[in-house]
Amino acid sequence: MIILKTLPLPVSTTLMPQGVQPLTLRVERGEVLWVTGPAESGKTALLETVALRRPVTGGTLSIMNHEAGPRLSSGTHRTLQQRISYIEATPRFMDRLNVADNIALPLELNHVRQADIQRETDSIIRWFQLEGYAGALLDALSYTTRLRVACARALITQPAIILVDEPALTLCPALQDRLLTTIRGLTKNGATALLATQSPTGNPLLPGRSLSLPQASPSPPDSTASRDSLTVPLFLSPDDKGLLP
Ligand SMILES: Nc1ncnc2c1ncn2[C@@H]1O[C@H](COP(=O)(O)OP(=O)(O)OP(=O)(O)O)[C@@H](O)[C@H]1O
Repeated sequence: MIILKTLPLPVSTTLMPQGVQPLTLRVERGEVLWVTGPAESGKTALLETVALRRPVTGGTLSIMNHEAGPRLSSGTHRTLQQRISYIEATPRFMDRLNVADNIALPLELNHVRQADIQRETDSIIRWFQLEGYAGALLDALSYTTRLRVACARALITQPAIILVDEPALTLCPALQDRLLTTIRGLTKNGATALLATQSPTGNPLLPGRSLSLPQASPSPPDSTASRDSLTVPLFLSPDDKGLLP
């Protein structure tokens, strides 16, 4: 369902001196893939690529049997994007619409019947405990509540591919449980989920395969970069120096 062949993904040069990792990967329908790795290892870049938000600059990417390269027509691009939901680290919304209308928007754009939109929106608002915010504007909400709205909006369409970046998985335990439970139900019906986290263990609520980034072997440790060679910031007191790695 998602197939990458030697697709170049950016990675920090502190992890791989060449600054790019060629990734080959196949994720089937109904599969859960935990994408793990340290900061700057390319987790978000992978999610954004599968979300079709980054150009494919080499190798190949196939999503639901469509080659997602430069020859992908805008019509197919739009159709694929309607089947892919991405819960990004900093979700964007239509600021002039309230919470309920933002959540309902993907169904509106898919021309779903009004009665069905109303029913599905009410149901997912209750599931993510957003009843008290339905009429609120997004810029009046906290970051965690905005993430809950983003989760509701992403899942209301029952997408075929669900991509989740780290904050929605770590900020709030109640949100995490409801999110993972919903994704587990969708994957049982054939959806594919990719979830990015720095934690190497995934989450027992949503068992799945792990992909550890970066993919090629990291650069050998620099023997000169020892604890003793770190320059201690002037604001640290002698007691604070125990905090240094
Ligand atoms: N378009 C781009 N062109 C070049 N380098 C990029 C591009 N996008 C990201 N990078 C670099 O690729 C590396 C990986 O970034 P990415 O955001 O994917 O990391 P991450 O694993 O999600 O990190 P974190 O856990 O900190 O969110 C970073 O060093 C980043 O600066």
